Amino acid sequence: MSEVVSAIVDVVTETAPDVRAGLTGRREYETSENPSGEQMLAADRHADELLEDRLLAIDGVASYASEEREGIVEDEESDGGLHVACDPLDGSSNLKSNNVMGTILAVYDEPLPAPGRALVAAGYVLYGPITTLVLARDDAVTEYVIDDTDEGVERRVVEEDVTIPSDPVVYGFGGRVPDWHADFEAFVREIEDELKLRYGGAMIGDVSQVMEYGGIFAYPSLESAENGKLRLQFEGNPIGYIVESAGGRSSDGERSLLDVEPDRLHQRVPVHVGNTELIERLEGALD
Ligand SMILES: O=P(O)(O)OC[C@H]1O[C@](O)(COP(=O)(O)O)[C@@H](O)[C@@H]1O
Ligand SMILES: [Mg+2]
Ligand SMILES: [Mg+2]
Repeated sequence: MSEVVSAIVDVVTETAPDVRAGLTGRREYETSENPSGEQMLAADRHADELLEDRLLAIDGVASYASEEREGIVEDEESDGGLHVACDPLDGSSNLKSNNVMGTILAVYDEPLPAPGRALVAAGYVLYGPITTLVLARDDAVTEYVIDDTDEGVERRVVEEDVTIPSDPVVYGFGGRVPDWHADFEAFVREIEDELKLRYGGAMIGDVSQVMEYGGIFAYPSLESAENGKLRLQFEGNPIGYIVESAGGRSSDGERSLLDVEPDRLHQRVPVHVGNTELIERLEGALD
């Protein structure tokens, strides 16, 4: 199994420069919506198609699912194997303003929808000033730089055993303030006094700030949307797995995101991740 995970990580690494190169010229919205009812960019579809083709070609990958397609694509020839879920472009609305975006990878050893406890690896590619990959596997998190060189795509370790710094510095919370529940808003007012605001509109960019500096990111339950905005299979579970592997905590408000029972592929979940002490405080502050 670990060889299949390695093959999946290699494919995501090799695909990252193609996703990045494909962003130029794909900034326009398409007429169709994704299964969550959101407008898709041509760039979302392009990244999704690249990943689907290449990941399903791996021996030992039984199925592919993504935020951008209704159903699960199964490999007819496979008899068992791993199940890959992707958010091909997280934060794709940042493409218009040329801000950070990412690709999120989740590798499950159960058919989807699956709980986060069924993850065997998760990671994200960050298309920032440089392209990086943060990968959680076997309880450890590694950060790599991905370089597209004349000799091919190279993945270089920049930090082994990534852990969230214990002294938190930053916070970022999604959703409009009038849409927050009163208990969450009261918690935010305390946090504002202690930490610096960092919110960029791409979860993966905002979580990367928390991984680097320590702190808390949330896209909480809203008055208008009880489960917030982010999706459990493609966003909540992999981010929870990565942050917990880096020594932090994740929560839906009551329990680890990894303990949330899934009921459907595109279900949403309130997401709170960061330093353990901050997430425990948040859970205590929510009614
Ligand atoms: O525009 P808002 O409400 O701040 O939402 C931002 C959130 O939506 C997302 O962009 C949703 O992800 P997608 O771009 O993959 O749909 C998150 O990355 C981000 O945290
Ligand atoms: Mg996303
Ligand atoms: Mg997306």
